[in-house]
Amino acid sequence: MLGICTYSLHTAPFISRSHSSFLIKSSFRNHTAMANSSATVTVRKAITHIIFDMDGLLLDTENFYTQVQEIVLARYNKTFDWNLKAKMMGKKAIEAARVFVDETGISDSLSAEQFLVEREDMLRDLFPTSDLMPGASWLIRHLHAKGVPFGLATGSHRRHFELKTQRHGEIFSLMHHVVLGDDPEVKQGKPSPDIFLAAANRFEGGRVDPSNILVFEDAPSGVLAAKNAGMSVVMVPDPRLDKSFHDAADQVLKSLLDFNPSEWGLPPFEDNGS
Ligand SMILES: O=P(O)(O)OC[C@H](O)CO
Ligand SMILES: [Mg+2]
Repeated sequence: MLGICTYSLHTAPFISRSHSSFLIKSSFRNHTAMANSSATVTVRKAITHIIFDMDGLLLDTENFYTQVQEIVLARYNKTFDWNLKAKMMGKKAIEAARVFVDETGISDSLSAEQFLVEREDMLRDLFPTSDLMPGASWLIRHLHAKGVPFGLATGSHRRHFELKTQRHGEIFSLMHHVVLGDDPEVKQGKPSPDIFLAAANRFEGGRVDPSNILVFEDAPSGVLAAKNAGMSVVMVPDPRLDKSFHDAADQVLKSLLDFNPSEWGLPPFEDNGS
């Protein structure tokens, strides 16, 4: 792992996998010469590749799950809370469904499989209305313009992925690859590292060392999955999530709009916002 150092924003290069250590040191030397004319930034880690989560991170879809789960629980005179939400989010559908019926004590009346069937009609109507989260388009377009490779790793299965992204085809088409929750290589959902390791293996040129990958996540299970895969994680949590879940992340941001690529050795945003 590279140590933290400071370098000039104006000399920040896009760091290639094989030369990351050298370029960081080189930039550090340049910083001394340019200290008077340039802002400085602390480099946390030399990142070459990005993996994005989807629900609650790029797409504002977590509220749909919450709405539907509240409706189902109301039938049993129970309420849905963020303690339960934290245990479900990011997981594969069937895994989250088992948590839902077990934790709420309704499993004798409603199986996990029945719950998935019950909520499906509601979700099918809601998902096509999904909006992008603030900063999602901006960050993806920036990384694409600068040639930084990035992919997607979502617990969503294929059918839901298609519904959620149908209004955002252009943005999602910029992903180098997409790994879904029903992918054969994803034996277990987050917090298992399966999905992030599968995503790391599918970049152009083959497997990318997890230590060079930065994951963006909103869910506690997703942050743990990325750490279990040996990757760095920026967490962009819902403000209602208990702050104790922030501890596992390398960086916590209120919004993708607050991300500073230079802190991770990535090409900086330019003055025009690109
Ligand atoms: O957060 P994601 O993209 O892994 O999606 C997981 C579930 O579909 C929703 O929590
Ligand atoms: Mg998520």
